Amino acid sequence: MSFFRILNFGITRRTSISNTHQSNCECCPNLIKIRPSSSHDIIRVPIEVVLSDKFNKSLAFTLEERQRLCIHGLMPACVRTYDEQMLAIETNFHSFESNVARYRYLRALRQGYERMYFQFVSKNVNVVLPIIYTPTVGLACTVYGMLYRGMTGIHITKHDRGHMKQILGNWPLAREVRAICVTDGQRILGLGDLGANGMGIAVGKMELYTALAGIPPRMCLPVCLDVGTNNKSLHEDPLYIGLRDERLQGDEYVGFVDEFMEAVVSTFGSQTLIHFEDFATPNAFMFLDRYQQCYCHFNDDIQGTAAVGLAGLLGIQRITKKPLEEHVILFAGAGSAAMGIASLLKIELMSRGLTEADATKNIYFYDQDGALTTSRKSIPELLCVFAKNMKETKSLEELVEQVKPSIIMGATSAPGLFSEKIIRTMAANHERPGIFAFSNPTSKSECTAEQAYKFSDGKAIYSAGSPFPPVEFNGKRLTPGQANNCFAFPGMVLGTMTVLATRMPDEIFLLCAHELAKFPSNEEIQSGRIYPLVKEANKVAYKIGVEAAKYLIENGYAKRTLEPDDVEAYIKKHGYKLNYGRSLAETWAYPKMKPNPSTAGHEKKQKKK
Ligand SMILES: O=C([O-])CC(=O)C(=O)O
Ligand SMILES: [Mg+2]
Repeated sequence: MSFFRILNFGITRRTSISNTHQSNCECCPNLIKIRPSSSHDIIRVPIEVVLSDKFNKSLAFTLEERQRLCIHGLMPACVRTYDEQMLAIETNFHSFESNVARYRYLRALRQGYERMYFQFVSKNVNVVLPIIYTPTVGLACTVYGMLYRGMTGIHITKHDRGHMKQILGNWPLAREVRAICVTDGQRILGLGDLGANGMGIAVGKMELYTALAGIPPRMCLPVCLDVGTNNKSLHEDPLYIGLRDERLQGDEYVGFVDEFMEAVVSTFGSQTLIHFEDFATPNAFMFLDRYQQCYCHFNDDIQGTAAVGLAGLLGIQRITKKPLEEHVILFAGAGSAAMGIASLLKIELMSRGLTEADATKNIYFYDQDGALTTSRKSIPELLCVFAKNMKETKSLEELVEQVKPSIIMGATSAPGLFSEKIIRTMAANHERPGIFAFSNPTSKSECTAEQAYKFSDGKAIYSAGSPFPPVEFNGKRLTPGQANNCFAFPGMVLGTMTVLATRMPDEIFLLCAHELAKFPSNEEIQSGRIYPLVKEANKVAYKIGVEAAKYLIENGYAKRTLEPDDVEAYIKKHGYKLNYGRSLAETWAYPKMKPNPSTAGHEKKQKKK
């Protein structure tokens, strides 16, 4: 079969259509619009391209396009407008009874009709995010093998050592890739080791790059490093999609990730942004440190969550009118999120002139071994400054009574950890206690919105990683904030990619926290909501993107020559266009993709040894 669909369907046949359908024809009123001019020559576009996920407009192809692209007759007569297409998708979406079924429907939509998919997501962020992102994506990852329906990114297994560059080059849009979200699936949300099923998270994160920050999907490549899984039930699951081996460990594992990083740079260029997601905590910190000087990378669970956590704390400062340094803050959990937030908080307090000792004196930690005290045998280096010389306790309730925190931040994946007693004690000690339940998905929250409001008599300033609906309490409608890194990473990557930054310095996460904290109006802050609404996530990403880009330019991290004043215009011009824009016919007339300049003579790799 010929690759090109070169049918003899030019002037002659078109003219005959026009001839048989007169201007008063009632059966196909659209046909009369076809004018016999040279602009209506057929376009020799491979049918695979016309009907590919990137270009397929389905019933939105106009009659003229259908004829010129030789797809006339392959679909019914109706030509749908944008609104009609959205209505059709919305109707389908809401017809499903379960969220996993909605997820499955959206996967199919993305795979068949990419632009329509992003139109729908962007228009319905509020209802769609809980499906393609937390909490449903978590559930979907647990049954990812069953839901699997084709290529969504690159899978690299431990057997691919020595060939990773070649594998990355197999990606059909390899020349376009500018950002990667990579996971090894070891700590998927609060659900633990899901192995190769973790790909669902990388896909979901990158969809927010496009839906919230306007980054074209062709620039985004989700990657799963399949280094095995220690989750025995996956080994036995007949539908599991990954290797049924124990995880690689030690030097072998680190060498594997090193090769991956080198292969990314040599395939896509040195300014490729590499987003680490859902690695187990010690590995997450180890890679963040290991690649610090060599790659443009960040860890979303540490740095993205830190920015969002600090923004929430700044919001509490606005409500309580008490500076953060006077709050007593208790972290429950000592994983990526908690350590990331505490470290950024320390930087924030030290930027206010406090010494490290003063900045950390009111910050407490509690984990599975109890309160973090100086008498503990082995303490991770980052946590040493937070250990307190105090009585040991294994009970969080006892610790809350003892240190009287005004803010508690949970990132434990231990649902229900914030008991009634804890919330009541905090409310008895403070006018407006801050309660953060960061753990995802919803089933892992340390307490629900309803519990926080009920047990605190409506005083709690409550936020959670996953979405909770508003709660009616004593005739008042209380709206929880969503303390999720989706308010940070889309903007951060937008700024970084816009200027082709060489690195992502800590300062931009601080900047991000301050920008995010400005979003809630005074009225919203007074109502107890310290984060914007999810439907505003687009605006948030744009603002953070612009400010981050300016910072990176002004501080010498930008490779692209761009003036700070031109950043907004650049972002607007190059963002992903949700409307169909130029027709495929026009697009096809200018199909030449520029080669990736960075791959032409990419920098010498300088992996830290
Ligand atoms: O994905 C999310 O919703 C937040 C996140 O990074 C995590 O919980 O690991
Ligand atoms: Mg994560």
